[in-house]
Amino acid sequence: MSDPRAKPQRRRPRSTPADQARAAAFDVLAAIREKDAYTNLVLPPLLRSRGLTGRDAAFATELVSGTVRRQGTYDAVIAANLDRPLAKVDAAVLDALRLGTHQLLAMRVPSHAAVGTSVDLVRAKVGPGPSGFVNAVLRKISAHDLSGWVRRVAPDPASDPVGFASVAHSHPRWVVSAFTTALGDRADELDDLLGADNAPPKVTLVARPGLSTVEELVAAGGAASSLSPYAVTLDSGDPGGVAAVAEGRAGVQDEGSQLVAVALSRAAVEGRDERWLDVCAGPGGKSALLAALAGSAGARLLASERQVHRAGLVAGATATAGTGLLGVVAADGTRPAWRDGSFDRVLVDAPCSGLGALRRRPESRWRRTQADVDDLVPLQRALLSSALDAVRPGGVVAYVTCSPVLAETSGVVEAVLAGRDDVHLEEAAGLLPGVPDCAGPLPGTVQLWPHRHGTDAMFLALLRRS
Ligand SMILES: C[S@@+](CC[C@H](N)C(=O)[O-])C[C@H]1O[C@@H](n2cnc3c(N)ncnc32)[C@H](O)[C@@H]1O
Repeated sequence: MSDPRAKPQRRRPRSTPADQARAAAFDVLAAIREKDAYTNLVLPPLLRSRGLTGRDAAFATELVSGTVRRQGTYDAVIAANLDRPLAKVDAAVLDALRLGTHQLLAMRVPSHAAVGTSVDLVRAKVGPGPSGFVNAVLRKISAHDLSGWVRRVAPDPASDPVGFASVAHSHPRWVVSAFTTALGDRADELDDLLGADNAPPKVTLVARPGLSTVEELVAAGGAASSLSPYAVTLDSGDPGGVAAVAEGRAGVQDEGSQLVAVALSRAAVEGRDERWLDVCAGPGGKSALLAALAGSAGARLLASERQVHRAGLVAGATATAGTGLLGVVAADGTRPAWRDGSFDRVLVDAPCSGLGALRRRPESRWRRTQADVDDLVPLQRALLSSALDAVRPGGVVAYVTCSPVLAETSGVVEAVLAGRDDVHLEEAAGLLPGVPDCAGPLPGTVQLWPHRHGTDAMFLALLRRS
């Protein structure tokens, strides 16, 4: 029996699945911030370990991904409602404010629920101290919708178009400037490009030739895509549930990544065409497709990667490749372990800023800096030069980046071409006849775009050694 004289206890409501989803989202944001983690790597195992499935998993996923994507806009909104600089707000409290702001401005969570659950979250995760502060800030933010806040906090688009786009579309200023330059005479597409970066992409599968077919993947619930002959998109569902993916006969791969590999395989090569090389192979998506294409063409691919553990991932990704795979090695592509002129086709999928894949890696935009690009360019040039040495006269090298930033694309290609007289740039766009509007910054090069092609912003230059 309970003691009738005891004070009535205020019973805390039991935590609902939605609260657990919010707690999971908060913990993923902490991992992204503290451990430089990637959402797409941390979130799925965390959801599994907490038993979150279906709608609750989808809610947590949208909370994390949307909050990370929109962080630039939300920070400007939060800053406008503080009595101190944003940098003075405790990082964990700021995460809770960002999550609350996303629920208020971009998800259809009623204001009282978005504010109340954020206060509960911060009380549970940080302590009671900042709960009043979180309550006050979020209640102020609930007074306007997203476009209302953008009008209030973004710079005037007429006097500072880059600043406006940066806040309105949540990209760092330097990225907005670099994308504007990369769009060249199509800079009027900037809003579309930045908008496309903020939309979650469909899952795209690749049917590895000789191992699976588009028809098999369509029968498993996908829809054939029009650009790559091997691409199938999934609207929803777990790709791991598709038998061909589980068996390694198909994989998850952006259509742009498929197209650059396909273009290399289609380039005309006179004479011997038996030895293909992938210089920067980890984690192995393009190697798996190239090995399958090599197998169908009677050639064999050597997949090489500097980092040993990533070479291990390549071995896993190419495990089903069969006769099209010569082997996987761990080697520095700038100090090659092969003789000059050994290969007929070479892919250099260079380490780059990755700013072409912001749809899939939303946190990258907040990590990368102009200094990273400056640091990468010498390595990109060295890898392309070594690849040109590795290919035989008459053979082709595909230089690829998952970035449209000119320093990493045309800048690298021009610099390397300027230093040698045995190489010329070839027409690559013509190798992708079904891909409209893909001309790159140098004649013959290809630049794909999320807003035009629904792919990552992959760049491709095809160079032939004479
Ligand atoms: C853009 S990723 C390649 C992605 C891969 N082609 C795929 O489709 O899965 C670049 C890779 O180059 C590797 N890398 C960096 N420096 C290298 C070097 N000097 N030699 C060879 N690989 C290098 C990185 O470790 C990284 O795995």
